[in-house]
Amino acid sequence: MNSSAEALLNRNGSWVLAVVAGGVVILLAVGLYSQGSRSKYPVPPGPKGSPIIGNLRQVPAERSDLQFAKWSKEFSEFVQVLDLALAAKHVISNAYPESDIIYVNLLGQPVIVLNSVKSAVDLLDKKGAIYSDRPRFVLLEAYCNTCPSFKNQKSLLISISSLGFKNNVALIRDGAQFRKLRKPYGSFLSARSSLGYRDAQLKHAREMADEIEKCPEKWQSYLSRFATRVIFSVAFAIDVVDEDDPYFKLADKMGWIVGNMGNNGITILDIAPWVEHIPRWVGKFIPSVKYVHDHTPAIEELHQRPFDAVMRSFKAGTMEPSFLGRLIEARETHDAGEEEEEEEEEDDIKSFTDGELRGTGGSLYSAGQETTYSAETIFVMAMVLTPDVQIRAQKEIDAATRGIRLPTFSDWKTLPIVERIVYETLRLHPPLPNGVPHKTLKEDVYRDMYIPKGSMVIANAWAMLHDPDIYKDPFKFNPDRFLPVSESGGGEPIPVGHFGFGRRVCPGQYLAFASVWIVVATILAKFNITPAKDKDGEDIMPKMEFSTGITSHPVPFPCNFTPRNCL
Ligand code: HEM
Repeated sequence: MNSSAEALLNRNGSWVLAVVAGGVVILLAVGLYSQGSRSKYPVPPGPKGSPIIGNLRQVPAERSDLQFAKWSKEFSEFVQVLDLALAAKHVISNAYPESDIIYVNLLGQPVIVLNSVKSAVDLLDKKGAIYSDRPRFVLLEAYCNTCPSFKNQKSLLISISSLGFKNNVALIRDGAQFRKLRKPYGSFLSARSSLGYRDAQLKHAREMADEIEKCPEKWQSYLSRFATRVIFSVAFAIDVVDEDDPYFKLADKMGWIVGNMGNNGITILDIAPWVEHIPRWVGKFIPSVKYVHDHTPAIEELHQRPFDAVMRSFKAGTMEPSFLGRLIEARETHDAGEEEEEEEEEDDIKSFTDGELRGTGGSLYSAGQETTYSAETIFVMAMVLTPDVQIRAQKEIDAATRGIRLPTFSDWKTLPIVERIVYETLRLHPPLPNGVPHKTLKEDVYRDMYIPKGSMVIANAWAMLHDPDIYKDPFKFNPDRFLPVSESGGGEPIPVGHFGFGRRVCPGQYLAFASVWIVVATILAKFNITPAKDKDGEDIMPKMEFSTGITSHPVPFPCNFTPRNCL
């Protein structure tokens, strides 16, 4: 077994224990495995797997998106076609010399990986009724299952409570509860509503720039703080002040926890959820189980604290407007004379429990902080690697601001290069390379390929945004690729996929894009970003290496932020 597959299972080689202990699950796995062959259509092509564990050993624990993209170039849809009539059709049309859709089997769990925008749009966007479920993220849910009572439990992780990630909108299964919890985001985070948060974004971008000026070596920490401050002000109207602020400490901790948990949705706990019921003494040998135990208290606190604070300010009559504040107010007060549509939404909110409020509020932070921070650091890395782009963008910014002020959102139209830099940042490395997995509620057939019911469906944004047939030199940071050919650009499409698809598409995308925009504009106006030097005076260039977690970040790299002027 290769080491990465081992790591995928549980990070230190105790996978055998887990597999052996799961006799019942093996039967279940075989049942699931056979689902793929029940149709006259074949499942999409993919690597040949082993009995029972399927392709578990072949899917790497680190950056599975890269392997999925590679497989999509290696397997053709024709190879898997067993039905003669279908085979003839494929030979005649020769339509699919390589397959943008890949099938892998993880311990009986069918996994469909969509590596092209077309397949993702056809399935996730156009067939949302089938493709909007989520797999159970046992590892993430498990965070909220335990802590205070953990020591008293006979089994390791039992009795799922209603705290934290349990009501997390990004993780919840499709159905009435999902629709109830997701609904308030529609109005609160729409393109139009997101314009209302720009004052806060501008203020926090300026604070971030001042902090970097004072202590440039801590630039990563300040970028992370910016993302935290924006979410805390929008979600809870809480002003997070400095590094001694307990919210920062909690936020940092959660970032670390979520960023280091391994392949999203396919850790041992996710693919073999029965592990959550094993005896304690076995569990301590399984790192993902131990991980849950060690980190649950921080996750719970991060959901509980802001909720308590907003509730307190509501009761004291001092509450400032925020997402959670709006929900609490709607639940606790009896209004008359609202518009009909508003009234319907408010009626839904009246039935929210405390746990649901904590979950919907906390979802903004857990989904929005790390992703925004990741995009910011990818931008910085790109600037170190492409000084020519940096200089050109600075010239444009200086022309718009006459070099005497920092940019504001009202400069957006006159700074198209900043917008292109944001797009190219999200294309170069989407913060969620594999998105967040969806799941099928029913079986389906797509382009003569069978998609089993209950399949985990991964939209591989990384593959979509690095397809060399669409993006020339995909590893090169080139914002001009989106300019029309008539303006000496590459005429390439604006990237799609980094915010996901269908009914689960990121509701925070407008807020997020504007956050990254103001960070890019402010930093380029105020600083030159250059490579750090080694002891011989040579440039230390970042290596374009990225972490694996729910969100993916550049591996930390040093660089210099030098103020350009006295702005
Ligand atoms: C650059 C920053 C961001 C990126 C790249 C990003 C990307 C994504 C992606 C890929 C998904 C999964 C979509 C799918 O399942 O198809 C998602 C879901 C989500 N995002 Fe974002 N996101 C970002 C920022 C934000 C922000 C700032 C917020 C909120 C303030 C947010 C809130 C959410 C929520 C609540 C979900 C779950 C939606 C659902 O499952 O229905 N995101 N995001």
